[in-house]
Amino acid sequence: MNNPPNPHDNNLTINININLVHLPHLTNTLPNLQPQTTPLDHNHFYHPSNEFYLSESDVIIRRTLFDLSGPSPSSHLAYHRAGPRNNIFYQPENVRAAIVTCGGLCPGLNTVIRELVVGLWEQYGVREIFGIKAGYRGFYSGEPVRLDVKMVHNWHKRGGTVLETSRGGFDLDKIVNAIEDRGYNQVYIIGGDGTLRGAVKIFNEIKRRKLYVGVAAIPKTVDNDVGIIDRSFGFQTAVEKAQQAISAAHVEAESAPNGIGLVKLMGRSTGHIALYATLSSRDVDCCLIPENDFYLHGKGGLFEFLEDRLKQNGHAVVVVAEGAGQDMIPRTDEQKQERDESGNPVFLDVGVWLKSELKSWWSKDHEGELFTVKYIDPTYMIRAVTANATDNLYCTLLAHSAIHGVMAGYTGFVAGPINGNYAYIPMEEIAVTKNQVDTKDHKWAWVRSVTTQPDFQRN
Ligand SMILES: Nc1ncnc2c1ncn2[C@@H]1O[C@H](COP(=O)(O)OP(=O)(O)O)[C@@H](O)[C@H]1O
Ligand SMILES: O=P(O)(O)OC[C@H]1O[C@](O)(COP(=O)(O)O)[C@@H](O)[C@@H]1O
Ligand SMILES: [Mg+2]
Repeated sequence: MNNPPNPHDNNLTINININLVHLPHLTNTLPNLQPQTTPLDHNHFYHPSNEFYLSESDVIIRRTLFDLSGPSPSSHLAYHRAGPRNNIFYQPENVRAAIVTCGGLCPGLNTVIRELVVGLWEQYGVREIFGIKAGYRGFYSGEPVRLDVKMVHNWHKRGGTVLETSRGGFDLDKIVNAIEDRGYNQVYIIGGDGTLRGAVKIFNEIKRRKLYVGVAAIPKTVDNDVGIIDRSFGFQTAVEKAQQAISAAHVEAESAPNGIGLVKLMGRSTGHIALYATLSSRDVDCCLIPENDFYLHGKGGLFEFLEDRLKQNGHAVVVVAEGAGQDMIPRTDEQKQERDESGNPVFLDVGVWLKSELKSWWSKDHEGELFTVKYIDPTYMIRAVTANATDNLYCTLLAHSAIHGVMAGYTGFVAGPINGNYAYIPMEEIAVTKNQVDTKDHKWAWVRSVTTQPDFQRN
């Protein structure tokens, strides 16, 4: 047991054993590859100082919070820091890079594509850069688009993805055959959890075939459901956009006797958008997320709470994440089996269901009293927008981090921020992690206290 620390002692010592997470490198399968000096040394606009380059010994420790009175953990996970290396494993004139976007839209996709092109072109002098159209299937089912700096110059000002995206169409052999046949030696994959699971398979197959191909992924998910990284790009923009829907719901609710404003926000299996939108809006009376089951009727249920709120304030605003309450919505056996092309379960509209439940509850118990539910579903409006300034900058740093890593010979990794600094995380590790709302932490407690909503724990 450690002795409890003296709170007045500001000179405490802790020992940290580092467990450096292995980052795959091209030389693991191609031991004869020789390093080259980076062209960044000869950049016209800046002269790299010694500190400019990072090396294998620059790391980020994942855990930053400690209880000094507790037992010291035996070791701490650390990841390689993202950034330029002074040795690279490509000759820029021989690089053929491919960029693909997969899965749903997310603000900032075009910025990432743009910055991959601009970074490869301007910093490393790469001239052969190709956009793969319409997601994974585009590798084998169409012609790539040649990209250059002129072409992409204003893409960061556009929502969506100029390369187009799709779900499904993952055929490992066809994809890796296409990578081989077209001579791509760098592959940049932008996508969410499903895409990352596919990217791991591509990376492993490339390794099995001992191909000279670096694979990097840039995590994309408007739901913010990818683990390890601080947050995903576009998430902040989506939360900001969600404010407009919540404000409108509030205005509608306030302007009617017994008015309920109901807003459905994205979040397939995590309620981050709903939670952050609730905390930043303060117009919300109840926030329903997939991580916290809820019920409608009886003591401690949603309707009892809303009844009180309507009595007190005359109106209420409910925000519901799309994945919340799915178990309660009646569905046919066929609907239970429904999947999208990527294998994700297809949800029923919780907002439509809740609106109808609200109406029947009211009409049963409050005959003759006026009541209105205004349901706003801004689903695609919060993701089909241009990234805000913070997300645009974030996308730029992600893209450049990915390029530096691939150029340095790292492969099978994801670039992402950990505790505010950019790191390289093995794809295999990130593909199996999930970022869910922790209903035991302070943020959720804060939602409960600003809304005073029930905890929905039947007791
Ligand atoms: N387990 C998996 N193995 C291989 N590919 C997958 C896997 N899950 C999803 N994919 C592919 O990844 C792409 C995007 O997946 P999807 O779930 O739609 O979006 P996201 O990546 O945003 O989660 C699709 O082309 C899909 O076929
Ligand atoms: O209608 P689509 O395009 O399939 O997208 C809906 C889904 O996409 C998302 O925005 C994000 O999902 P992905 O990150 O898996 O693409 C979810 O919130 C939503 O359920
Ligand atoms: Mg997904």
